[in-house]
Amino acid sequence: MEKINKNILNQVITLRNPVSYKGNYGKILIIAGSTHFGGAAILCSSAAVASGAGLVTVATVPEKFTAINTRIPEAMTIDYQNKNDLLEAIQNNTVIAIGPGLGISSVAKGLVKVVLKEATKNQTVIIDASALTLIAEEKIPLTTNAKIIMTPHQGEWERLSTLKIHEQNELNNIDELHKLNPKAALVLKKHHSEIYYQGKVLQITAGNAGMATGGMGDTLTGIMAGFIGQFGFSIETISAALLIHSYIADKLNKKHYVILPSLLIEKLPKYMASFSYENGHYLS
Ligand SMILES: NC(=O)C1=CN([C@@H]2O[C@H](COP(=O)(O)OP(=O)(O)OC[C@H]3O[C@@H](n4cnc5c(N)ncnc54)[C@H](O)[C@@H]3O)[C@@H](O)[C@H]2O)[C@@H](O)CC1
Ligand SMILES: Nc1ncnc2c1ncn2[C@@H]1O[C@H](COP(=O)(O)OP(=O)(O)O)[C@@H](O)[C@H]1O
Ligand SMILES: [Mg+2]
Repeated sequence: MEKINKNILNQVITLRNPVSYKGNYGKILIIAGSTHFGGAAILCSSAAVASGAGLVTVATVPEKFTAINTRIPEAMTIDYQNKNDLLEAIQNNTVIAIGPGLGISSVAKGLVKVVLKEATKNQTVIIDASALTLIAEEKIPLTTNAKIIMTPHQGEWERLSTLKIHEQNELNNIDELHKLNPKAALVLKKHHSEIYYQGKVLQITAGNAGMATGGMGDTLTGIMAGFIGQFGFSIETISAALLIHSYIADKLNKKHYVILPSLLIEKLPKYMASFSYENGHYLS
């Protein structure tokens, strides 16, 4: 299993072209949150904004609009139960992240199905948390025209793959991913998370137990969306998003026993600047 080197951050995080605007840095739709899980939508969308996404729209329940608008004034909000607004947002965004805090209601199930059906080949769908649980438990076929990134923790991967945690080794994971969707990328979250994509298996060696706190995965999903929106879909971009999350957490862990996801999010622009200056180039 190949280790992901810190150089990937210099490689992927380029300087911004001076002649550019928000439209160059990705339009992200985050379908997240429900009555009891508003925080997941806030963390995921603030991570997308802080990692540089050009425009972020959060599709959620209207009761969470005020909280989201107050915490993240950069993001827009729509009601995911308004079919016209949702379909328009699916069409207008380049990256769609679905699942953090969504819950497993019949409304949530309908949202997962609509996204898989409507997303097109030029879009990326990031599937996390409740959306993964729904796909597993409701046996929703993982078929879509879009590129797919799944980000399960080991419990979610157990539901999806039917592999018990002790059976989740490299060969079994490759086999099960192939059965689910051979074109999808799998980010298996754990201590030293792994990426499976088109026969390649990569692993980070960063990350610490201070990250074992609610909302840390929702944060990764937002970073993943922000990175794919700006730097394009590739295994390198996926690797850089996964690594920067744990890299910042390791820096913070020197002085913080537990890493608050909102603190990690606050640090993203500063660390991204340092890697982009080391890179010194911008994408033309
Ligand atoms: N502030 C918020 O609004 C939060 C909302 N959350 C949302 O809550 C919903 C349920 O997600 P949860 O993940 O909490 O619950 P789940 O029930 O989906 O997963 C937890 C289960 O997986 C098992 N497991 C095995 N390996 C694991 C690993 N490496 N990491 C985590 N669990 C592992 C646990 O033992 C447990 O049985 C999701 O929609 C999620 O996004 C959580 O992210 C927590 C914070
Ligand atoms: N002990 C640990 N070592 C390294 N990384 C960890 C550890 N515990 C948690 N993490 C990381 O924190 C994140 C937790 O994700 P997840 O369980 O989905 O959180 P949530 O759903 O609460 O947001 C993952 O990226 C995981 O790799
Ligand atoms: Mg999670």
